[in-house]
Amino acid sequence: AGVATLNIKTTTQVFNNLLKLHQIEGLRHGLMERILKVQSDLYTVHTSLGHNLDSIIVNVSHLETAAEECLSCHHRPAVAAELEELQRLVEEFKGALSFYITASANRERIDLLKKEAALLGNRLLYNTEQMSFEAGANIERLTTTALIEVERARWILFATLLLSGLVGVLVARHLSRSITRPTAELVHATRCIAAGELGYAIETQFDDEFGELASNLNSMSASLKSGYTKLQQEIAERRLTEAALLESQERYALAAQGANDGLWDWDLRANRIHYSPRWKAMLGLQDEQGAAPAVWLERVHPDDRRHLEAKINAHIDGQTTHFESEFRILHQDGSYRWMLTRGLAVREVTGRAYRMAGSQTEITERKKAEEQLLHDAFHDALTDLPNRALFKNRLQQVFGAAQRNGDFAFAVLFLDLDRFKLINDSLGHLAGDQLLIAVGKRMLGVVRPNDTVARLGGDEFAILLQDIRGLDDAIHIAERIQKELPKPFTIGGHEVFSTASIGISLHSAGHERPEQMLRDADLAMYHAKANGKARYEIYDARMHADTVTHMRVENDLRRAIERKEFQLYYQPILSLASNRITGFEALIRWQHPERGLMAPAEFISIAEETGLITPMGQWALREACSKLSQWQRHGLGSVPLTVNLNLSGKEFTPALLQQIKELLQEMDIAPGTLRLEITESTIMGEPESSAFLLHQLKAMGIGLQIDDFGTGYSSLSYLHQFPIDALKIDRSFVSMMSIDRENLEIIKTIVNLAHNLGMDVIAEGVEKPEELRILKQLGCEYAQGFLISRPIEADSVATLIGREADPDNHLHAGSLR
Ligand SMILES: Nc1nc2c(ncn2[C@@H]2O[C@H](COP(=O)(O)O[C@H]3[C@@H](O)[C@H](n4cnc5c(=O)[nH]c(N)nc54)O[C@@H]3COP(=O)(O)O)[C@@H](O)[C@H]2O)c(=O)[nH]1
Repeated sequence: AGVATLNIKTTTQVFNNLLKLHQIEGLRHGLMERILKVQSDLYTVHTSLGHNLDSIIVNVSHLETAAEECLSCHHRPAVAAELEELQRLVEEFKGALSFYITASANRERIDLLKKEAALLGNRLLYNTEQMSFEAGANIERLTTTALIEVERARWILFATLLLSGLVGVLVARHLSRSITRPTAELVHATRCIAAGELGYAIETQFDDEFGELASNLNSMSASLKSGYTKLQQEIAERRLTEAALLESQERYALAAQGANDGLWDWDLRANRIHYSPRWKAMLGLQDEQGAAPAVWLERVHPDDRRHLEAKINAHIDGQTTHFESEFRILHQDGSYRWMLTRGLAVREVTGRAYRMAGSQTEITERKKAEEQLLHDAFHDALTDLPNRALFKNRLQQVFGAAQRNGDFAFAVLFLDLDRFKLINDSLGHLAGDQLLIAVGKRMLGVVRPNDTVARLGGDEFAILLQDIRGLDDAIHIAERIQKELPKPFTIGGHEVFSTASIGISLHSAGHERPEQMLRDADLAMYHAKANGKARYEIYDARMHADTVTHMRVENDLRRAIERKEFQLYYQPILSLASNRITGFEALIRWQHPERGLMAPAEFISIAEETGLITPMGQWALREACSKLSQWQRHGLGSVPLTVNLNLSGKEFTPALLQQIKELLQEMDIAPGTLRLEITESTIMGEPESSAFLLHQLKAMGIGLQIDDFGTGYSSLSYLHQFPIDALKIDRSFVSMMSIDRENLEIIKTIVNLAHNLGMDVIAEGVEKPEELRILKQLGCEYAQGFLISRPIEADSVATLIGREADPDNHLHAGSLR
């Protein structure tokens, strides 16, 4: 392009020179025309010669100027010299003409001058023509040169164009590769993305900025896709949530409708509450009635209002996550209804609650049921008296009062009805229940209103005497109870009498827990029972010591059974008709490793309480049978000896039948020689099952005797139904017989009764000859007591029987002791 430009510039310069040369040529032609004119004038002597001469001078002057201007066009210095010559010739021609014009009278001179001027003019013309000719040649040469330059420029331009085109193609190709393609791919990618093809990725690798752009676009596309996916998920979730919310709202509305709940919505800023029609209906209010909080709060029961308000305020203040309260509220009909209200506050970002809404459920029935349940939980179902739990609770409260006030005295009375089981079993459970109710009421009539009479279970009652002056007050109440209780109760048309054994425990510094007081009163009651019933005992520390002993005995008893520490002693039974020993009563003893030989009174009741009586009794039965069999095999006695064995109530079970059956099969015992002593209480406790067992035993050939007859509760109407062989008169009657006429009469009655029922009579505890004599007189068949012999070891039985058989050692009362 540069060369072409230079060429064009040169060519242009040539053309410019050519133009100037043409102008000079024009001037030359003008000059030549003037010269020719002057020549003609010269020969024609024309008056205008002078004027033409002036024109020639002007033309030469113009030519000179043009030539000067054209100096640069002529590269030949000769041209300039020619012009100078031409100028000189003009000057010379001008002088010659001047001489010609001014010549006078001399014709020759004028012709000479005329010729000289013509010659000069010709020479001038020639030179001018010559110059013109040279200029024409010059112009031709220059024109040729210019044309060549133009041609060259054309070629240069063509080459330039060709090169430019080639370069353009190459540049275009490069641009296509490095810009257009990636741009197109980018554009395509953006279109795809714009069209929704999120995640579209440019796979082509570019190493330049387009590569980075593509990578960024890919990342952008990927993140758009993941964002879109997430958005879609969120939208889906939101839709689900909205659907769930809608469903939940519908469900809630349905539930509220179904549950018959009222709704409320409290605008806390305006302090107005919208109550649903159901809410108002629940209180018997009309639909158009009020929207003020007072409609609600002022109706709440005075005892519940402060609590409700506190709960509302706590929730509004953000102290609770939700609001819930149960309260009574006034119905239009004047009654109070129990409501459960639940609610939730809506808060500003600052946490300030501006709205609270919730529901109201009527729970009156539930509350009643709860109250009933609560009542049932703390009251005895039969007597409606407080039960053990409530008693303990009240006792606990009183303990608290005593801790706060050192002068506060209180006591616990523990009552157990005497022989209640007998009444219950003989008159039936319904009668027993009525007796318990009646006893409860009677006790309530004895105590003060703030005292608590509770039924602890079975025939056990407890009374909490609060705020008493001391032990005397407690004793006074116990005595009043014992005075009132024996008064007859009319139960099912029968007159029933009841007494109670009472234990008293006065609160003392030693009592740390309420249970201790109850335990002590129970212990005292136990002692009252043991000491004869229908009485009261005041707890003292000794009783506790007895309990400890009791527990030790219990533990030792378990060991005694394993170690076989028991032994049977035998007390003779004398036939008053033959005055001979016909049998023995087997009496258990415990050879305690530390305490020595222990009497049954020290452990039988504990064995009964703990159930250890069963293994112990089984052992005694086997041992007694074994000895009896042995004695009979050895032919001791004039008649087959008999053995009496005591049975406690706990042993008197169907299992006994099986055991006796096996023993009789195992051992060779003469029929009717094994005799069982059962107390009246045991038989009368379960009269029907007792009758069954007694008949079964009788059928096996077992002799049956009622022990301690006269001390228990006998139903004479029942007595003849039992297959009893003999009645054993309790020693309490025998010992008093010779002193007290009344006891003698009792013995007479028992003897007559037994004989009337076809039974024998055995008198226990005969200690005096006088007693033996009277018993013989009364027709008593057998006697037993220290007068005849104390209980002896089994090994001594043979000796005793042997001595009795010795005619020289005649048996008389007391001789065997
Ligand atoms: N279930 C079982 N109970 C038994 C068994 N062994 C005895 N016992 C029961 O213990 C009670 C007391 O027996 P024990 O201490 O042996 O007293 C007996 C005699 O020693 C006593 N007795 C006899 N004669 C007199 C007397 O003249 N004076 C007097 N003060 N006491 C005397 O009486 C008891 C015998 O009485 P009883 O049984 O009513 O015939 C005892 O009563 C049984 O209940 C046993 O193995 N199993």
